[in-house]
Amino acid sequence: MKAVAVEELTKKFGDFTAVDSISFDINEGEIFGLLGPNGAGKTTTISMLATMLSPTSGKAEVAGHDISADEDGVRKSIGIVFQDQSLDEELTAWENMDFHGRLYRIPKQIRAERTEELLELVGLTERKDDFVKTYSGGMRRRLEIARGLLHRPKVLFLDEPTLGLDPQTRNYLWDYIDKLSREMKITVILTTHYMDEADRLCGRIGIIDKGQIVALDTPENLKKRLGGDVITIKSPDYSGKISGLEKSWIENTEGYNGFFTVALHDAEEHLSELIETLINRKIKITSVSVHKPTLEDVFLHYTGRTIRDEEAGAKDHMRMDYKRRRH
Ligand SMILES: Nc1ncnc2c1ncn2[C@@H]1O[C@H](COP(=O)(O)OP(=O)(O)OP(=O)(O)O)[C@@H](O)[C@H]1O
Repeated sequence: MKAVAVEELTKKFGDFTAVDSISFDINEGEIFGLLGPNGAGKTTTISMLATMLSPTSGKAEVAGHDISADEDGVRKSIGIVFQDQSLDEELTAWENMDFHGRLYRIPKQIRAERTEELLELVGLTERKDDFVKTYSGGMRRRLEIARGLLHRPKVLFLDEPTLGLDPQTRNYLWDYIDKLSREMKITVILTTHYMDEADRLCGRIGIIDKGQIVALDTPENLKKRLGGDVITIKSPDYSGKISGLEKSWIENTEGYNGFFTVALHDAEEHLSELIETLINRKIKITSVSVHKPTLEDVFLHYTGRTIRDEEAGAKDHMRMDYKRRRH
């Protein structure tokens, strides 16, 4: 059985199609990432899978339960960590867990055992009797994840799990997510707009753009598909296509604000010819770098856009506020 099976799932808001007939499967125990720019349809997709939004058409099963015909079955099988900050600040971590366990009618003894085990898993045992209001952002997120696992879900949904956290805390959180997927054999489906997060954590990634899945594979295969090397050229003159770059050895070129990239098989062999061509076209070159394709290059290739982490970082607070208000 697949942990998640999605078939032509569609969500329209009025005339606007936010999710456009997407189909994909997720295997049991997999960490699957939905990667996409703002507004691509990531949150809408997982909201439908978590039965928080009903689809306009298409179907999906989560842990063998139909999201439209068996909402209860789905809800019992999933854990959800969305950006809604639903912890009670005036309670301790332990009390937050206990309260959640009661909602799911988990017997007292089992509740206590699992709370102990999960707080240990996310590294909060020592702080379990402190009020949540004294916790840092990363600790809160870890507690939310522990809480989402209390009723032993088969599938865990994480909506931008490290949004707004500093790099070190994000690294810690990745370790925890990795560990719980291995130790608890849980299927994780997460959304992110961080390339490094998707690359580091996910077994497979679906790149979603304008409501459609434009590529789906392992991070390694996605990168391999782009060819051997990528040359990135920074140029203040660059705008749009550059003529004269229609060479047989160039596999693909992409451009964005002041940069363009050239994907090719052997950068060493062709670099000087490329530079010469640009100089002949009187294009100013500020810097040149040669590297193996990154997920950033893959993303640019499929969406025509780039997400630089610093840009994303600057937008995080706005986006978090927006998301909190929405959910
Ligand atoms: N309730 C709603 N009513 C109308 N439009 C909506 C609603 N929810 C989402 N949308 C629109 O659907 C599109 C997809 O939104 P969604 O939140 O799924 O994107 P996302 O990929 O999660 O983006 P982000 O990373 O910015 O959260 C956006 O254009 C958004 O404005």
